[in-house]
Amino acid sequence: MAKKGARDIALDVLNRVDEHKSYSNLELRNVLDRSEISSVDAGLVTELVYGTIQRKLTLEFVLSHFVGGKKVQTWVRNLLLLSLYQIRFLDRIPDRAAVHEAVEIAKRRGHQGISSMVNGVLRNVLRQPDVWDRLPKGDAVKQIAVTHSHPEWLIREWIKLYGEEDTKAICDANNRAPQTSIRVNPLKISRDELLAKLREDGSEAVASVLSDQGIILDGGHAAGTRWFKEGYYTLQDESSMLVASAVAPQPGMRVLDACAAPGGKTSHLAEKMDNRGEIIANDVHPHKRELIAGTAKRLGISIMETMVSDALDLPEKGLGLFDRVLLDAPCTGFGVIRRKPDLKWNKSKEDVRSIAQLQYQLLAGLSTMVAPGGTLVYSTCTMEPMENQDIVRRFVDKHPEFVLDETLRDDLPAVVRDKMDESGAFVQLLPHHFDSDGFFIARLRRKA
Ligand SMILES: C[S@@+](CC[C@H](N)C(=O)[O-])C[C@H]1O[C@@H](n2cnc3c(N)ncnc32)[C@H](O)[C@@H]1O
Repeated sequence: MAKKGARDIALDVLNRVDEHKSYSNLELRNVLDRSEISSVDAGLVTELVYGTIQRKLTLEFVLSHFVGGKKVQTWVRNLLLLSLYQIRFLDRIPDRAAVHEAVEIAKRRGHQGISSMVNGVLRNVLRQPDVWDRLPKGDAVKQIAVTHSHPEWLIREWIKLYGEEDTKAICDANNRAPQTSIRVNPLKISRDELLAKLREDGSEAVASVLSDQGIILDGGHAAGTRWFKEGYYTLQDESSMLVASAVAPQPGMRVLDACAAPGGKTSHLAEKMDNRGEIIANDVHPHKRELIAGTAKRLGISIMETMVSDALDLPEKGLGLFDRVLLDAPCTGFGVIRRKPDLKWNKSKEDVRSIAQLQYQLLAGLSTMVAPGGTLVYSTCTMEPMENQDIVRRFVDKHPEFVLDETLRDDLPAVVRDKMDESGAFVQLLPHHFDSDGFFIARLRRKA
Protein backbone atom coordinates (compact mmCIF):
# COMPACT_ATOMS: atom_id res chain seq x y z
CA MET A 1 0.00 0.00 0.00
CA ALA A 2 1.30 3.47 -0.87
CA LYS A 3 2.60 5.55 2.05
CA LYS A 4 0.08 8.08 3.34
CA GLY A 5 0.75 11.76 2.76
CA ALA A 6 0.41 14.58 5.28
CA ARG A 7 -3.24 15.41 4.41
CA ASP A 8 -4.30 11.77 4.61
CA ILE A 9 -2.70 11.46 8.04
CA ALA A 10 -4.23 14.75 9.21
CA LEU A 11 -7.63 13.45 8.10
CA ASP A 12 -7.08 10.24 10.10
CA VAL A 13 -6.37 12.31 13.20
CA LEU A 14 -9.46 14.51 12.74
CA ASN A 15 -11.63 11.43 12.23
CA ARG A 16 -10.24 9.75 15.35
CA VAL A 17 -10.83 12.89 17.44
CA ASP A 18 -14.48 12.85 16.35
CA GLU A 19 -14.89 9.12 16.73
CA HIS A 20 -13.27 8.77 20.18
CA LYS A 21 -14.19 12.24 21.47
CA SER A 22 -10.51 12.51 22.34
CA TYR A 23 -7.93 15.29 22.36
CA SER A 24 -6.11 16.09 19.13
CA ASN A 25 -2.65 16.30 20.73
CA LEU A 26 -2.98 12.70 21.97
CA GLU A 27 -4.34 11.37 18.66
CA LEU A 28 -1.69 13.33 16.81
CA ARG A 29 1.09 11.83 18.89
CA ASN A 30 -0.34 8.31 18.43
CA VAL A 31 -0.61 8.64 14.69
CA LEU A 32 2.72 10.43 14.16
CA ASP A 33 4.58 7.90 16.31
CA ARG A 34 3.32 5.09 14.08
CA SER A 35 3.87 6.77 10.71
CA GLU A 36 7.19 7.10 8.95
CA ILE A 37 6.91 10.63 7.65
CA SER A 38 9.59 13.32 7.57
CA SER A 39 9.72 15.98 10.27
CA VAL A 40 8.62 18.56 7.68
CA ASP A 41 5.52 16.52 6.87
CA ALA A 42 4.90 15.92 10.58
CA GLY A 43 4.92 19.71 10.98
CA LEU A 44 2.36 20.05 8.19
CA VAL A 45 0.12 17.36 9.71
CA THR A 46 0.23 19.17 13.06
CA GLU A 47 -0.57 22.50 11.45
CA LEU A 48 -3.46 21.02 9.46
CA VAL A 49 -4.99 19.29 12.47
CA TYR A 50 -4.68 22.18 14.91
CA GLY A 51 -5.63 24.75 12.28
CA THR A 52 -8.75 22.88 11.18
CA ILE A 53 -9.90 22.43 14.78
CA GLN A 54 -8.97 26.02 15.65
CA ARG A 55 -10.99 27.47 12.74
CA LYS A 56 -13.77 24.90 12.82
CA LEU A 57 -16.72 27.27 13.27
CA THR A 58 -15.61 29.61 10.48
CA LEU A 59 -14.98 26.68 8.15
CA GLU A 60 -18.32 25.07 8.98
CA PHE A 61 -20.12 28.35 8.41
CA VAL A 62 -18.63 28.68 4.92
CA LEU A 63 -19.23 25.02 4.17
CA SER A 64 -22.90 25.37 5.14
CA HIS A 65 -23.41 27.70 2.12
CA PHE A 66 -22.44 24.85 -0.18
CA VAL A 67 -23.72 21.69 1.44
CA GLY A 68 -26.74 23.24 3.17
CA GLY A 69 -28.77 20.67 5.06
CA LYS A 70 -27.34 17.71 3.09
CA LYS A 71 -26.21 14.76 5.16
CA VAL A 72 -22.46 14.34 4.77
CA GLN A 73 -20.45 11.50 6.32
CA THR A 74 -18.06 12.58 9.08
CA TRP A 75 -14.87 11.77 7.18
CA VAL A 76 -16.09 13.64 4.09
CA ARG A 77 -17.02 16.66 6.19
CA ASN A 78 -13.57 16.56 7.84
CA LEU A 79 -11.91 16.31 4.43
CA LEU A 80 -13.84 19.37 3.26
CA LEU A 81 -12.99 21.34 6.41
CA LEU A 82 -9.32 20.36 6.13
CA SER A 83 -9.27 21.52 2.52
CA LEU A 84 -11.08 24.77 3.27
CA TYR A 85 -8.54 25.45 5.99
CA GLN A 86 -5.72 25.13 3.46
CA ILE A 87 -7.53 27.32 0.93
CA ARG A 88 -8.24 30.10 3.38
CA PHE A 89 -5.43 30.02 5.91
CA LEU A 90 -2.35 28.37 4.39
CA ASP A 91 -0.88 30.71 1.80
CA ARG A 92 2.00 28.42 1.00
CA ILE A 93 -0.31 25.71 -0.35
CA PRO A 94 -1.71 26.59 -3.80
CA ASP A 95 -5.50 26.26 -3.94
CA ARG A 96 -5.40 23.81 -6.85
CA ALA A 97 -3.04 21.53 -4.89
CA ALA A 98 -5.43 21.52 -1.91
CA VAL A 99 -8.38 20.65 -4.20
CA HIS A 100 -6.45 18.02 -6.17
CA GLU A 101 -5.28 16.26 -3.00
CA ALA A 102 -8.77 16.31 -1.51
CA VAL A 103 -10.27 14.76 -4.64
CA GLU A 104 -7.59 12.05 -4.70
CA ILE A 105 -8.24 11.22 -1.03
CA ALA A 106 -12.00 11.12 -1.69
CA LYS A 107 -11.45 8.72 -4.60
CA ARG A 108 -9.29 6.41 -2.50
CA ARG A 109 -11.56 6.39 0.54
CA GLY A 110 -14.98 6.70 -1.08
CA HIS A 111 -16.53 6.39 -4.49
CA GLN A 112 -16.94 8.48 -7.62
CA GLY A 113 -19.99 10.31 -6.26
CA ILE A 114 -18.11 11.50 -3.18
CA SER A 115 -15.04 12.68 -5.08
CA SER A 116 -17.26 14.62 -7.52
CA MET A 117 -19.09 16.24 -4.64
CA VAL A 118 -15.79 17.20 -2.92
CA ASN A 119 -14.46 18.59 -6.20
CA GLY A 120 -17.68 20.53 -6.83
CA VAL A 121 -17.88 22.07 -3.35
CA LEU A 122 -14.24 23.15 -3.25
CA ARG A 123 -14.33 24.62 -6.76
CA ASN A 124 -17.49 26.52 -5.89
CA VAL A 125 -15.75 28.00 -2.83
CA LEU A 126 -12.84 29.08 -5.03
CA ARG A 127 -15.25 30.70 -7.49
CA GLN A 128 -16.86 32.74 -4.70
CA PRO A 129 -14.01 34.14 -2.56
CA ASP A 130 -16.35 36.74 -1.04
CA VAL A 131 -18.06 33.89 0.85
CA TRP A 132 -15.38 34.29 3.52
CA ASP A 133 -16.55 37.84 4.21
CA ARG A 134 -20.23 37.03 4.53
CA LEU A 135 -20.92 37.42 8.23
CA PRO A 136 -23.74 35.58 9.91
CA LYS A 137 -26.82 37.67 10.62
CA GLY A 138 -27.36 38.44 14.26
CA ASP A 139 -25.67 40.15 17.15
CA ALA A 140 -22.01 40.82 17.87
CA VAL A 141 -21.72 37.57 19.82
CA LYS A 142 -22.68 35.46 16.82
CA GLN A 143 -20.53 37.44 14.43
CA ILE A 144 -17.40 37.31 16.58
CA ALA A 145 -18.02 33.63 17.33
CA VAL A 146 -18.16 32.72 13.64
CA THR A 147 -15.46 35.01 12.27
CA HIS A 148 -13.03 34.17 15.08
CA SER A 149 -14.19 30.59 15.50
CA HIS A 150 -14.99 30.41 19.21
CA PRO A 151 -18.12 29.11 21.00
CA GLU A 152 -20.82 31.68 21.57
CA TRP A 153 -21.01 31.14 25.33
CA LEU A 154 -17.34 32.03 25.76
CA ILE A 155 -17.65 35.09 23.53
CA ARG A 156 -20.71 36.28 25.45
CA GLU A 157 -18.81 35.92 28.72
CA TRP A 158 -15.64 37.63 27.48
CA ILE A 159 -17.60 40.57 26.04
CA LYS A 160 -19.18 41.07 29.48
CA LEU A 161 -15.79 40.90 31.20
CA TYR A 162 -13.49 42.63 28.73
CA GLY A 163 -15.62 44.35 26.04
CA GLU A 164 -15.83 43.63 22.32
CA GLU A 165 -12.41 44.87 21.24
CA ASP A 166 -10.47 42.88 23.83
CA THR A 167 -12.62 39.83 23.10
CA LYS A 168 -11.63 40.00 19.43
CA ALA A 169 -7.99 40.47 20.46
CA ILE A 170 -8.17 37.41 22.74
CA CYS A 171 -9.63 35.35 19.89
CA ASP A 172 -6.98 36.59 17.43
CA ALA A 173 -4.25 35.63 19.88
CA ASN A 174 -5.86 32.22 20.40
CA ASN A 175 -5.80 31.64 16.65
CA ARG A 176 -2.10 32.48 16.33
CA ALA A 177 0.64 29.89 16.82
CA PRO A 178 2.37 30.40 20.19
CA GLN A 179 5.88 31.82 20.28
CA THR A 180 8.64 29.42 21.26
CA SER A 181 10.01 30.53 24.59
CA ILE A 182 12.61 28.89 26.80
CA ARG A 183 13.76 29.41 30.37
CA VAL A 184 17.49 29.53 30.97
CA ASN A 185 18.83 27.32 33.75
CA PRO A 186 21.07 29.62 35.80
CA LEU A 187 22.53 26.57 37.58
CA LYS A 188 24.34 25.83 34.29
CA ILE A 189 24.60 29.01 32.24
CA SER A 190 23.67 32.70 32.26
CA ARG A 191 21.03 34.14 29.94
CA ASP A 192 23.61 36.28 28.11
CA GLU A 193 25.86 33.27 27.53
CA LEU A 194 23.02 31.16 26.18
CA LEU A 195 21.76 34.01 24.00
CA ALA A 196 25.27 34.26 22.50
CA LYS A 197 25.41 30.50 21.84
CA LEU A 198 21.95 30.45 20.25
CA ARG A 199 22.82 33.40 18.02
CA GLU A 200 26.07 31.71 16.98
CA ASP A 201 23.89 28.78 15.92
CA GLY A 202 21.90 31.15 13.69
CA SER A 203 18.85 31.66 15.92
CA GLU A 204 17.33 35.12 16.25
CA ALA A 205 16.89 34.67 19.99
CA VAL A 206 15.80 37.67 22.07
CA ALA A 207 15.54 38.23 25.81
CA SER A 208 12.04 38.06 27.34
CA VAL A 209 10.62 41.15 29.02
CA LEU A 210 8.50 39.05 31.38
CA SER A 211 11.25 37.00 32.99
CA ASP A 212 14.96 37.55 33.49
CA GLN A 213 15.42 33.86 32.69
CA GLY A 214 13.29 33.90 29.53
CA ILE A 215 14.35 33.85 25.88
CA ILE A 216 12.09 34.00 22.84
CA LEU A 217 13.24 31.91 19.90
CA ASP A 218 12.35 32.44 16.26
CA GLY A 219 10.43 29.16 16.03
CA GLY A 220 11.98 25.79 15.34
CA HIS A 221 12.36 22.74 17.52
CA ALA A 222 13.76 23.79 20.86
CA ALA A 223 13.30 20.42 22.56
CA GLY A 224 15.79 18.29 20.66
CA THR A 225 18.87 20.54 20.64
CA ARG A 226 22.15 19.74 22.36
CA TRP A 227 21.67 22.77 24.63
CA PHE A 228 18.36 21.33 25.78
CA LYS A 229 19.84 17.89 26.41
CA GLU A 230 22.66 19.51 28.37
CA GLY A 231 20.04 21.05 30.67
CA TYR A 232 20.81 24.64 29.69
CA TYR A 233 17.12 25.43 29.35
CA THR A 234 13.51 24.31 29.70
CA LEU A 235 10.68 24.97 27.29
CA GLN A 236 8.20 27.17 29.06
CA ASP A 237 5.68 29.85 28.23
CA GLU A 238 6.57 33.32 29.50
CA SER A 239 3.38 33.63 31.59
CA SER A 240 4.25 30.40 33.40
CA MET A 241 7.65 31.86 34.25
CA LEU A 242 5.91 34.57 36.28
CA VAL A 243 4.59 31.99 38.73
CA ALA A 244 8.04 31.28 40.23
CA SER A 245 8.59 35.05 40.48
CA ALA A 246 5.34 35.20 42.49
CA VAL A 247 6.39 32.32 44.74
CA ALA A 248 9.73 34.11 45.24
CA PRO A 249 11.44 31.30 47.17
CA GLN A 250 14.81 31.87 48.84
CA PRO A 251 17.69 29.36 49.06
CA GLY A 252 17.26 27.09 52.07
CA MET A 253 13.46 27.33 52.26
CA ARG A 254 10.93 24.46 52.48
CA VAL A 255 8.63 24.57 49.47
CA LEU A 256 5.63 22.48 48.45
CA ASP A 257 4.45 22.30 44.84
CA ALA A 258 1.15 20.46 45.20
CA CYS A 259 0.23 19.87 41.53
CA ALA A 260 3.66 19.72 40.01
CA ALA A 261 3.80 17.52 36.90
CA PRO A 262 5.59 17.72 34.55
CA GLY A 263 7.74 19.86 36.84
CA GLY A 264 8.09 23.02 34.77
CA LYS A 265 7.42 25.36 37.66
CA THR A 266 8.97 23.19 40.38
CA SER A 267 12.29 23.17 38.54
CA HIS A 268 12.04 26.93 38.14
CA LEU A 269 11.60 27.25 41.91
CA ALA A 270 14.67 25.06 42.46
CA GLU A 271 16.70 27.25 40.09
CA LYS A 272 15.60 30.34 41.98
CA MET A 273 16.67 28.64 45.22
CA ASP A 274 20.10 27.97 43.72
CA ASN A 275 19.40 24.26 44.31
CA ARG A 276 19.55 24.79 48.08
CA GLY A 277 16.69 23.92 50.46
CA GLU A 278 13.89 21.39 50.07
CA ILE A 279 11.08 21.09 47.55
CA ILE A 280 8.33 18.49 47.55
CA ALA A 281 6.94 18.07 44.04
CA ASN A 282 3.63 16.25 44.26
CA ASP A 283 1.16 15.11 41.61
CA VAL A 284 -1.85 12.82 41.73
CA HIS A 285 -0.82 10.77 38.69
CA PRO A 286 1.82 8.10 39.37
CA HIS A 287 2.92 7.97 35.72
CA LYS A 288 3.86 11.66 35.86
CA ARG A 289 6.36 11.14 38.66
CA GLU A 290 9.06 10.20 36.17
CA LEU A 291 8.42 13.33 34.15
CA ILE A 292 9.15 15.46 37.20
CA ALA A 293 12.21 13.41 38.18
CA GLY A 294 13.47 13.48 34.57
CA THR A 295 13.15 17.26 34.40
CA ALA A 296 15.11 17.63 37.66
CA LYS A 297 17.86 15.25 36.48
CA ARG A 298 18.33 16.95 33.13
CA LEU A 299 18.62 20.34 34.81
CA GLY A 300 21.06 19.13 37.49
CA ILE A 301 18.61 19.76 40.36
CA SER A 302 18.94 17.66 43.51
CA ILE A 303 16.54 19.31 45.98
CA MET A 304 13.28 18.14 44.37
CA GLU A 305 11.67 15.17 46.07
CA THR A 306 8.80 13.66 44.08
CA MET A 307 5.60 12.45 45.68
CA VAL A 308 2.37 10.89 44.40
CA SER A 309 -0.78 11.86 46.25
CA ASP A 310 -4.11 13.53 45.77
CA ALA A 311 -3.28 17.05 46.92
CA LEU A 312 -6.50 16.98 48.96
CA ASP A 313 -4.84 14.34 51.16
CA LEU A 314 -1.52 16.16 51.64
CA PRO A 315 -2.52 17.93 54.90
CA GLU A 316 -2.93 14.49 56.50
CA LYS A 317 0.50 13.21 55.47
CA GLY A 318 2.48 14.75 58.31
CA LEU A 319 4.71 16.75 55.99
CA GLY A 320 4.97 19.72 58.36
CA LEU A 321 4.75 23.38 57.43
CA PHE A 322 6.24 25.10 54.38
CA ASP A 323 7.61 28.59 53.77
CA ARG A 324 6.08 28.55 50.30
CA VAL A 325 3.18 26.53 48.92
CA LEU A 326 2.32 26.59 45.24
CA LEU A 327 -1.05 25.42 43.94
CA ASP A 328 -0.78 25.50 40.15
CA ALA A 329 -4.26 24.13 39.94
CA PRO A 330 -5.93 21.87 37.41
CA CYS A 331 -8.25 24.17 35.43
CA THR A 332 -10.29 24.54 32.25
CA GLY A 333 -7.21 25.86 30.43
CA PHE A 334 -8.91 28.60 28.38
CA GLY A 335 -5.66 30.58 28.53
CA VAL A 336 -3.92 27.95 26.41
CA ILE A 337 -6.47 27.55 23.62
CA ARG A 338 -3.78 28.40 21.06
CA ARG A 339 -1.88 25.26 22.17
CA LYS A 340 -4.92 23.04 22.74
CA PRO A 341 -7.67 24.23 20.39
CA ASP A 342 -10.03 21.36 21.31
CA LEU A 343 -10.53 22.92 24.75
CA LYS A 344 -12.78 25.66 23.46
CA TRP A 345 -15.17 23.15 21.90
CA ASN A 346 -15.08 20.49 24.62
CA LYS A 347 -15.38 22.46 27.85
CA SER A 348 -18.62 23.93 29.08
CA LYS A 349 -19.76 26.27 31.82
CA GLU A 350 -20.63 23.16 33.82
CA ASP A 351 -16.95 22.10 33.65
CA VAL A 352 -15.99 25.51 35.00
CA ARG A 353 -18.36 25.11 37.94
CA SER A 354 -17.20 21.64 38.84
CA ILE A 355 -13.46 22.34 38.57
CA ALA A 356 -13.92 25.52 40.64
CA GLN A 357 -15.24 23.39 43.50
CA LEU A 358 -12.12 21.22 43.43
CA GLN A 359 -9.85 24.25 43.17
CA TYR A 360 -11.40 25.81 46.26
CA GLN A 361 -11.07 22.59 48.26
CA LEU A 362 -7.43 22.24 47.19
CA LEU A 363 -6.64 25.82 48.17
CA ALA A 364 -8.38 25.56 51.53
CA GLY A 365 -6.69 22.24 52.36
CA LEU A 366 -3.20 23.30 51.29
CA SER A 367 -3.47 26.58 53.21
CA THR A 368 -3.14 24.58 56.44
CA MET A 369 0.39 23.63 55.34
CA VAL A 370 1.67 27.21 55.07
CA ALA A 371 3.95 28.30 57.92
CA PRO A 372 3.02 31.53 59.76
CA GLY A 373 4.44 34.41 57.69
CA GLY A 374 4.73 32.09 54.69
CA THR A 375 2.96 32.49 51.37
CA LEU A 376 0.53 30.51 49.27
CA VAL A 377 0.49 31.11 45.51
CA TYR A 378 -2.55 30.10 43.49
CA SER A 379 -2.27 29.99 39.71
CA THR A 380 -4.26 28.72 36.73
CA CYS A 381 -3.93 28.92 32.95
CA THR A 382 -7.50 30.10 32.50
CA MET A 383 -9.46 33.32 32.35
CA GLU A 384 -12.63 32.26 34.13
CA PRO A 385 -13.31 34.50 37.18
CA MET A 386 -15.12 31.59 38.82
CA GLU A 387 -11.82 29.64 38.81
CA ASN A 388 -9.67 32.64 39.66
CA GLN A 389 -10.65 35.87 41.42
CA ASP A 390 -13.82 34.34 42.93
CA ILE A 391 -11.86 31.47 44.49
CA VAL A 392 -9.27 33.74 46.03
CA ARG A 393 -11.78 36.28 47.35
CA ARG A 394 -13.96 33.57 48.87
CA PHE A 395 -10.88 32.01 50.43
CA VAL A 396 -9.70 35.19 52.18
CA ASP A 397 -13.25 35.95 53.34
CA LYS A 398 -13.40 32.58 55.07
CA HIS A 399 -9.78 32.41 56.28
CA PRO A 400 -8.95 35.45 58.43
CA GLU A 401 -5.51 33.99 59.11
CA PHE A 402 -4.64 34.85 55.47
CA VAL A 403 -4.38 38.21 53.71
CA LEU A 404 -4.07 39.11 50.04
CA ASP A 405 -0.38 39.81 49.61
CA GLU A 406 -0.13 43.21 47.96
CA THR A 407 3.68 42.96 47.87
CA LEU A 408 3.26 40.60 44.90
CA ARG A 409 3.57 43.77 42.78
CA ASP A 410 7.20 44.12 43.80
CA ASP A 411 8.10 40.63 42.58
CA LEU A 412 6.57 41.01 39.13
CA PRO A 413 8.13 42.94 36.25
CA ALA A 414 6.94 46.51 35.72
CA VAL A 415 5.09 45.67 32.47
CA VAL A 416 2.96 43.13 34.31
CA ARG A 417 2.09 45.47 37.20
CA ASP A 418 -0.16 47.45 34.85
CA LYS A 419 -2.32 44.37 34.47
CA MET A 420 -2.79 43.76 38.21
CA ASP A 421 -6.05 44.38 39.99
CA GLU A 422 -6.27 47.22 42.52
CA SER A 423 -5.44 44.94 45.49
CA GLY A 424 -2.00 44.35 43.96
CA ALA A 425 -2.28 40.72 45.05
CA PHE A 426 -3.36 39.14 41.80
CA VAL A 427 -3.01 39.44 38.09
CA GLN A 428 -5.02 38.10 35.16
CA LEU A 429 -2.98 38.00 31.98
CA LEU A 430 -4.86 37.64 28.71
CA PRO A 431 -3.20 35.96 25.71
CA HIS A 432 -2.96 39.18 23.69
CA HIS A 433 -1.29 41.20 26.45
CA PHE A 434 2.18 39.80 25.83
CA ASP A 435 1.49 37.12 23.23
CA SER A 436 1.87 34.59 26.03
CA ASP A 437 -0.58 32.18 27.69
CA GLY A 438 -3.61 33.53 29.53
CA PHE A 439 -2.72 33.10 33.20
CA PHE A 440 -4.00 33.98 36.64
CA ILE A 441 -1.64 34.36 39.62
CA ALA A 442 -2.56 35.33 43.18
CA ARG A 443 -0.45 35.49 46.33
CA LEU A 444 -1.79 35.06 49.85
CA ARG A 445 0.18 35.51 53.04
CA ARG A 446 -0.39 33.69 56.31
CA LYS A 447 -0.29 36.17 59.15
CA ALA A 448 2.80 35.78 61.32
C1 LIG B 1 -1.63 22.89 35.58
S1 LIG B 1 -0.97 21.29 35.70
C2 LIG B 1 0.53 21.58 36.57
C3 LIG B 1 1.66 22.05 35.70
C4 LIG B 1 2.95 22.13 36.48
N1 LIG B 1 2.83 22.97 37.66
C5 LIG B 1 4.09 22.65 35.63
O1 LIG B 1 4.33 23.86 35.62
O2 LIG B 1 4.75 21.85 34.96
C6 LIG B 1 -1.96 20.61 36.95
C7 LIG B 1 -1.47 19.28 37.46
O3 LIG B 1 -2.31 18.92 38.53
C8 LIG B 1 -2.38 17.53 38.59
N2 LIG B 1 -3.56 17.25 39.43
C9 LIG B 1 -4.87 17.26 39.08
N3 LIG B 1 -5.65 17.00 40.15
C10 LIG B 1 -4.81 16.83 41.20
C11 LIG B 1 -5.00 16.50 42.57
N4 LIG B 1 -6.22 16.34 43.08
N5 LIG B 1 -3.92 16.38 43.34
C12 LIG B 1 -2.67 16.54 42.85
N6 LIG B 1 -2.42 16.83 41.56
C13 LIG B 1 -3.48 16.98 40.75
C14 LIG B 1 -2.44 17.11 37.15
O4 LIG B 1 -1.94 15.81 37.00
C15 LIG B 1 -1.55 18.14 36.47
O5 LIG B 1 -0.27 17.60 36.27
